[in-house]
Amino acid sequence: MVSLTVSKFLPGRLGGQSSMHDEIKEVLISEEALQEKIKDLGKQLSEDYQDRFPLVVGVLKGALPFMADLIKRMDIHLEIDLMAVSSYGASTVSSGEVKIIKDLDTSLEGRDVIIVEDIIDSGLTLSYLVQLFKHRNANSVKIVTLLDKPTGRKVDIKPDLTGFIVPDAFVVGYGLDYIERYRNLPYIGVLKPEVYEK
Ligand SMILES: O=P(O)(O)OC[C@H]1O[C@H](OP(=O)(O)OP(=O)(O)O)[C@H](O)[C@@H]1O
Ligand SMILES: Nc1nc2[nH]cnc2c(=O)[nH]1
Repeated sequence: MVSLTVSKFLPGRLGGQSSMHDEIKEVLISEEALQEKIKDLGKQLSEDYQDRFPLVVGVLKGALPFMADLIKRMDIHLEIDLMAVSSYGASTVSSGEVKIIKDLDTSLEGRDVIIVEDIIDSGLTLSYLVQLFKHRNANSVKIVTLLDKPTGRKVDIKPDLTGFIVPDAFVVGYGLDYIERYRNLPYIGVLKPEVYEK
């Protein structure tokens, strides 16, 4: 487990002349590999949901870049909505408690819902959302996740479509943050250990 001293990680502390990219130890999935995979996922979803007008629900904030790229690769009529939940706060370990920060605007009654996530780790966020959406009478609820970290699983939940399996490490980039930073990296990587010590 990584221990955090959030108070020392103040805005601008890592700013100045240093680049965000210098704080990355290793790139796990390149920008090109991400985009290639998203093209395939979009094609698959277009086939699976042809003539069904799905509601594509992005889970903020992490899923934002993935969702934006994925829907452009879906060649079907669809509707989008966004939900913001949080179970990590400023930690790298899930609190186990899922908080709704922003709810959907759309009724789920009879809808075919596609939940778009950046990562499934413990599975707590998605298992909460799937139950909630079924309770709201969705006709079907499917999960597409860019990343799956099966070693982190605390509840039994499997995505319907997965981009990449990632190892048991805290990953950042392409939506995934560490204390709200690094979401704008165009690739997925792991941070240098000294970043956690700042
Ligand atoms: O499978 P789990 O262990 O529940 O983890 C997955 C969730 O954790 C992250 O969200 P976070 O709560 O950090 O919010 P964020 O998307 O705003 O960063 C990520 O975006 C997923 O939603
Ligand atoms: N940034 C980030 N958020 C997560 N939420 C659950 N697992 C992870 C992870 O590996 N990285």
